[in-house]
Amino acid sequence: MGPKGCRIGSRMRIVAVDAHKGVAARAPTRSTLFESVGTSLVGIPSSPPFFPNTPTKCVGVAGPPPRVKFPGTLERLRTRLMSVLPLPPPLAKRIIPYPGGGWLATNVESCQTETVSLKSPDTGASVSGRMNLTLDYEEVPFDEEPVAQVRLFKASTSFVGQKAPAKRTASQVPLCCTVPQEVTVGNSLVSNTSVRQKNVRTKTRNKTLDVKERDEFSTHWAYSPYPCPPPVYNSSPHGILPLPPMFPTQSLVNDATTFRMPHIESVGPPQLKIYKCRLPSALIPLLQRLIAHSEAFCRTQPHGWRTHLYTLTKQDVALSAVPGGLDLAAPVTACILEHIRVLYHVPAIRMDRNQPHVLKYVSGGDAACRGVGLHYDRCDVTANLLLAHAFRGGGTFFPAALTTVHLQPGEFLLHPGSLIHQGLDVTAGTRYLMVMFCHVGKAPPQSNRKPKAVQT
Ligand SMILES: O=C(O)CCC(=O)C(=O)O
Ligand SMILES: [Fe+2]
Repeated sequence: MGPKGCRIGSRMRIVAVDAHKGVAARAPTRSTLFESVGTSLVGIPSSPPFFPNTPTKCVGVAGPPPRVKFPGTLERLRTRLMSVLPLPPPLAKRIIPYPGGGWLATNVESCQTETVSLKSPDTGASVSGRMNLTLDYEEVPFDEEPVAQVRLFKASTSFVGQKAPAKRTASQVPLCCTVPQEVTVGNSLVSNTSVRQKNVRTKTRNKTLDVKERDEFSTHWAYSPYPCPPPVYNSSPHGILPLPPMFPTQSLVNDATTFRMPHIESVGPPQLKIYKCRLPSALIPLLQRLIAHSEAFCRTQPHGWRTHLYTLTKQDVALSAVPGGLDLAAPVTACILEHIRVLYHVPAIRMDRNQPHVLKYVSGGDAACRGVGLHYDRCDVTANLLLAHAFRGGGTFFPAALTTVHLQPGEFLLHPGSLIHQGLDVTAGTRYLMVMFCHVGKAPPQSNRKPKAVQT
């Protein structure tokens, strides 16, 4: 298979990787981080204006033909995807059963490996070599698409190495397939299918492409990097998320710094994934207006800032309740979401209900209005944006990092929601934060997930 990279329509890109060079022949103009081959299966769409020049990163070894396709059932596709997704070491070493017979992936060393052994449980025959998984997908803005962020058009494997048996036996399971139902694949890949007709021609910007190229299925996917089920809802709060073994944090930070973001600082040990970032200066004037709108709205409320939105913090208001609040915050929100997508390496991120909300701490009075005790947030990633600096004290303390993060207006803090933290007391003045509880790659729970206090 020759290398190619082309674009279909306004939002879709097909990326194929060359076996020998391991790079895309033509770097797409818009940014997509794309990795395959047992490292990570993730595309990071990145939209202007924040990240206009992000290079495409393609990692993979497709190898020369023969390209072995495995058309078959969804379950088989699922198994195949799992075999190349980053798996925790014990799982990676295990033979993964292949429902209905067929090949087993037996040697997925780690998320870095590109070498797999395939073994037929029926015949005992095995082959080993390098496998590549190619995904063609479309980025779907989350506003338009209630469930999925990435529409997957094609998944195919190519296999290089010891020659695969020439004759297809019953145990050689085809993989290219239609995906007939909603599924969860490995790390919370969720699909929502719309099967495309073969041979239908689709319009592209400059030319017409045969849909045959897309293969037989078209699926909406959402991707979560966390092991399934997501740890945030079922783990005791150890303070550290089991981090997805994807890109090295530092290089991401460097990339981000170089290409797109005004300022990013990794706080504490990088594996904690705490980041201090800064909004583009053009957005800073919005912050005072957010405060003014929130204050004006709360003045009209019988209990003022006491909206009972959350149990731990006492003075907060959902921007959705503030007239014009969401619209006002929209560019800020978009920028923060984009940072999260890049820094946590997730293609899709959603806010929980009632997000963003504005949080107000005041000195004096009720302790619950001055700060918030040790707790974790029941979301995947939390963002705290400081709206103004007219206070003393405050800051967000992370025991795992032994650090308190202090922000300037326009700076925002990102951290895994499950990381234990504390909002230190304000000792003078008023501290306003805009807070976003975010979920990765899936629809947020319909309930309002409230931060959970921990024993001290
Ligand atoms: O006050 C802070 O710095 C943190 C706020 C917080 O953790 C929260 O609202 O969940
Ligand atoms: Fe929190």
